[in-house]
Amino acid sequence: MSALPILDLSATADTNRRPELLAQLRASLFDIGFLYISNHGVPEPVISHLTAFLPRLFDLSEASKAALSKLNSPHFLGYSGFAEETTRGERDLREQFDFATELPLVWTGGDVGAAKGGGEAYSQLFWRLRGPNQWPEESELPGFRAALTDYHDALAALSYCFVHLVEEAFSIPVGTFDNFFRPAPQHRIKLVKYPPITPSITSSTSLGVGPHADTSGWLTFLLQPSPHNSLEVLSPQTGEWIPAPPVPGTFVVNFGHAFEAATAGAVRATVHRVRAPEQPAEPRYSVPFFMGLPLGARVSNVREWIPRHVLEMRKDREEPEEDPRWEVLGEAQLRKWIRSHVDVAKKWYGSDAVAYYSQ
Ligand SMILES: O=C(O)CCC(=O)C(=O)O
Ligand SMILES: [Fe+2]
Repeated sequence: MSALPILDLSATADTNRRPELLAQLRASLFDIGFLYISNHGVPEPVISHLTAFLPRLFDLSEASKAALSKLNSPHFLGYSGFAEETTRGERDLREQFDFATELPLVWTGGDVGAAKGGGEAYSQLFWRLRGPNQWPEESELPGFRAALTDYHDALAALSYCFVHLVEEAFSIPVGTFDNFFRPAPQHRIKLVKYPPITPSITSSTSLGVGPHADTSGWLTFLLQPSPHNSLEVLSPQTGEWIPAPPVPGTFVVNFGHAFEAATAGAVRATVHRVRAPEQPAEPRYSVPFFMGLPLGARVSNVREWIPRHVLEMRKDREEPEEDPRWEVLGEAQLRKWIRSHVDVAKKWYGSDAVAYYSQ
């Protein structure tokens, strides 16, 4: 495969074209695990209102950005400066703001490994991931919060519709997974800037973000508003990097680790990376939306709802290795955040938690 499939979602409303769309979706799910969707129904102004803010958001003063630092947030929400985040131990050449569904703190206390014993609702440490955003001052960026909230709501709605389509492609009743998303999980949105690499950036990589599979959610919906051909997807079949260039009017969709684990590897969490732009290019901006997960759910429970014929799709593949410590979805999420932002983790979760989740 040299190009990723583009699924035209307008076919969902057309009984003649719908079966072909579902066949295309099945092929994309079980083959590459990465696809584009067009005619997705998110209104263009919802997208352009948000993207128009991106340069101004990143041009906020250093003091304003520092006031929003992730270091203030046990929920790993807020700003992280250039190359402060790591992927597999390498610094990523990007700067970013993390936002999430606006939800209050629910965590009621707990300790490392508390999830193993079950415990009362919301006492496990991973519930501390859920909590409120850090918003820029409205006077500094008037309208930004409303634009991001509209975008969040539209993408959340799209993600639920898309999961219904996946259920149809799996031939299971539409709405099967709805139970797992009640009460509504916290979805996450990253606003990312990849500045062009200058000679003053001395780094062992030239990657905006290193090779990784997504661990932040159930599914990812990526908006590429800049023209750069920077995103690449590792073909599971050939081991080659397939370009995933921006295609106007589309989102790129891919699947997180939890989805791969729940389908026992039938749908892959495909590895991808982003090349940093080279001078004299303009900065690249991107906006991944990570559809949230019910933090208390267990992979094995979700798997009970996946039909045998889907699980059997994996038969010619190596099953992903599963560590029982990360079987609770919230534990796997906490591990991901602790590993990518060790400084935030040490401050809020302490060295023992960092040691436990870094293994
Ligand atoms: O910026 C992009 O195009 C992709 C970013 C990404 O893969 C991620 O944040 O997980
Ligand atoms: Fe990613």
